[in-house]
Amino acid sequence: MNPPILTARDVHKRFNGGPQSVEVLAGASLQVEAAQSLAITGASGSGKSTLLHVLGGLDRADAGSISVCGRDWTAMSAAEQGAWRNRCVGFVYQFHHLLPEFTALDNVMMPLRIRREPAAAAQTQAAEMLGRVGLAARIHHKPGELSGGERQRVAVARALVTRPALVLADEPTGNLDADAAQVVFDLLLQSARDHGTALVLVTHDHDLAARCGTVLHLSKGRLRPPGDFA
Ligand SMILES: Nc1ncnc2c1ncn2[C@@H]1O[C@H](COP(=O)(O)OP(=O)(O)OP(=O)(O)O)[C@@H](O)[C@H]1O
Repeated sequence: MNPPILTARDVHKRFNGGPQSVEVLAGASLQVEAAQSLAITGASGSGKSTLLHVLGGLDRADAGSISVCGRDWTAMSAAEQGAWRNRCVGFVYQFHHLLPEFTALDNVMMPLRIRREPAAAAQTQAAEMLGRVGLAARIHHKPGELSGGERQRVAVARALVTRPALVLADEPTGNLDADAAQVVFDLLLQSARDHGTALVLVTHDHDLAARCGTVLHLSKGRLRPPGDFA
């Protein structure tokens, strides 16, 4: 059995900011091992993005425990969380969140530079990763000069370039056509297979979800196997 990379137990999260208090997560639990791919499905507004943010330490749970690579987010200071995220976690966002004024190469180098890797080494690794996602001929293009599918592949390269133990992907193919979605999805699954990356991805697409090793459905704040309406 592979070691667990991500363990979440009985996670609760409520938003009190708006006109009504919303309990989004009400005892969500999951475990993902190295090389395992987990798809999370759920209706719009069911809390999928909230769950990914909490799992990645971008937002705090109100209760429950979440450990990534053996460390619990709640036991870390904000600075330690930032360093741990950079070391262990890669994010792919629904709308790529690339920096528009930087080239594809600069965007992919960014997490390596945050790790204080020398510029030349970071550049080599970023260029290699962009080659792997099929963008060797586009490394000096800025996001505005790339297609939607190409931008999302840059975002995947940026998430994978540090070889993170865990990749969290929020609708990584949500704004792509079917062919581009397959390419991006294949890249993520291949990384899980080849490098032992634990992959958690949110998708509305049940065909894509079915290609993951495990599928869980988020409903009423909890994660259940699909079709389990308990
Ligand atoms: N900062 C916030 N303050 C108050 N309520 C919030 C906040 N963020 C999210 N919510 C509410 O929490 C619920 C879950 O939102 P979330 O974005 O996690 O859902 P989702 O399943 O990812 O939705 P979608 O599939 O539409 O992207 C929604 O009802 C939303 O209105």
